[in-house]
Amino acid sequence: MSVYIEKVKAREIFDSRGNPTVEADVILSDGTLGRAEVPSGASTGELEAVELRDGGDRLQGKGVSKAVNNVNTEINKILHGADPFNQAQIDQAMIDLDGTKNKARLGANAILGVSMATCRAAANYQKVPLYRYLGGTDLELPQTFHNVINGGEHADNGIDMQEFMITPVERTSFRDGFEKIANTYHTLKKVIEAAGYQTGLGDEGGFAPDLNSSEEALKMLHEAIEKAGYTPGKEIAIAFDAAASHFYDHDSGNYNFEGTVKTPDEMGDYYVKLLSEFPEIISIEDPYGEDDWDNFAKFAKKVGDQVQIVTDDNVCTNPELFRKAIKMGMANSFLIKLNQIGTVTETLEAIRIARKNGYTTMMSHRSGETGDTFVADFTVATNSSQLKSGAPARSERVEKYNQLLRIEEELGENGSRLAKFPNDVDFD
Ligand SMILES: O=C(O)[C@@H](CO)OP(=O)(O)O
Ligand SMILES: [Mg+2]
Repeated sequence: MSVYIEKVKAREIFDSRGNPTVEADVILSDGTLGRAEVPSGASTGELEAVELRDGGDRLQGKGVSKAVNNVNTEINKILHGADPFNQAQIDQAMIDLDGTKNKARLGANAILGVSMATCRAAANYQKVPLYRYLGGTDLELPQTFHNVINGGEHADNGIDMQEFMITPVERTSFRDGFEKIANTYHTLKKVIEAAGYQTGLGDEGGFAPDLNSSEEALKMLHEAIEKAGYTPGKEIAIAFDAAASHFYDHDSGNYNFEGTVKTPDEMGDYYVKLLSEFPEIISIEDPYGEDDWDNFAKFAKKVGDQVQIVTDDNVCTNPELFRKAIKMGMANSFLIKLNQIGTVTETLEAIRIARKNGYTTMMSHRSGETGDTFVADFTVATNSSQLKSGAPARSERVEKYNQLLRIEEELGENGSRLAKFPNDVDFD
C-alpha cells in the first residue's frame, strides 16, 4: 500500500441553527487532506443512529466535545495505517470499535464525519471529483425537491405539516429546472406578502408564514407556480413531508392535526382530498407517525399507484428496517440520510436494497446543515435520482444546488442525463 491514513482528527464547528456539530479531517501519509462536516436533524426518527451530545439534549445548543474526543483518541488510534480506498473496511472497523447497535458509544456524528472525510481524502489523492470517485461513469443529475414553505418542527407557525416542496418536472437541463424553482420561490414571496403574511424564513430556507392550515400553504404554492408563468404539474410539481410523528398521539392512535382530532382513516381521507384538489402533488413523505406502520402501509397500498409515498422517520436509512418496510409494502420510496445510519457503506447498502426492490430513493439534507456539499456529490454518484435540500435560498442549502450546477458543467450540459421522475420505476 503506497498511501495510508496518517491521522484522523475532529473539531467542534457550528451548524445552520447555531448548534455545535462535528467536523472531521482525514490526513493521508502524503499529506492529502479529506474534510467533512456532519449535519443534524430536528424531526429525528426514534431509531436513528445516536448523535452524541454533551448532556444529551440535541436542540439545546449542547456541544459535541465527547464525539470530537472519540475521533481524536480511539478512532484515530485504530485507523492509523489503514487503506483510505477500502471504505467498507474503515466503516466496519469503526462500527466494531463502537460495539453498540446504534453507534451510541462513539456517536454517529463522530463515525460519519470520519467516514465521509475518508471518501474525500481518497478522491483528493486520486485528484478526481468526489462524485467520480464514488460513482464512476453513467451518472445523472437528480430531480430536486425544494422546501419553500416550512411548518411543523421547522417553523413557529400554525402549519402542522413540515415541508411543502416544489420540484421541476419539464426542464431542458438541471440549470433550467433550478431557474424555474428560483422564479417560483421569488413569486411565492409576493403571493405570501399580498395575502398579508410575514415572509420570515424557517430552518430550511422556506417561508414560514403564520398560516393555520396545510391546505392554505398548498393553495399558495399552486398560485405561485401559476403566477411565475408555469403550469402546476407540468413544469413544476408539488411534494410534501407531513412528518406526521409530530402530530401523532401515541396513546389514542389518532392525529391532532391543525385544531382537529383525526382517526388514521380520516387522515387518509384528508390526504386523498388534497390529491384530488391538487393533482400536481407527486410525492408524499411520512403521512403517518413512526409507530403507525400498519396505517402507513394501508395508505400506501391505497394510493401508491398514483403518487410516490416516501418513508423517512420509520426506517431511518437502516437496511434492516428497509427490509421490514418492503415486506409490509409500506411505501414505494425511501428517504436516504447519511447521518441516520452513520456510515457511507451502510448508506450504500440501504440504497442497493431499495433499488433491488423497485423502491425509489430520495436523498436528503438535514434541517440543521453545514456548508458541506457531500450530499450533492453522493446523490449523483449513487444515481439516487432525487434530492431534497431545502429552499433555493440560504447558502447552506443553495451550496448543494450550486455543486450540482458545477457537476452539470463538468459532465457537459447537453451530454448529461437528467433523472426522470419517478426514477424509471413503475408504481403499478
Ligand atoms: O424530516 C426530514 O425529512 C428532514 C429533512 O428535511 O428534517 P430533519 O432533518 O429535521 O429530520
Ligand atoms: Mg422527513
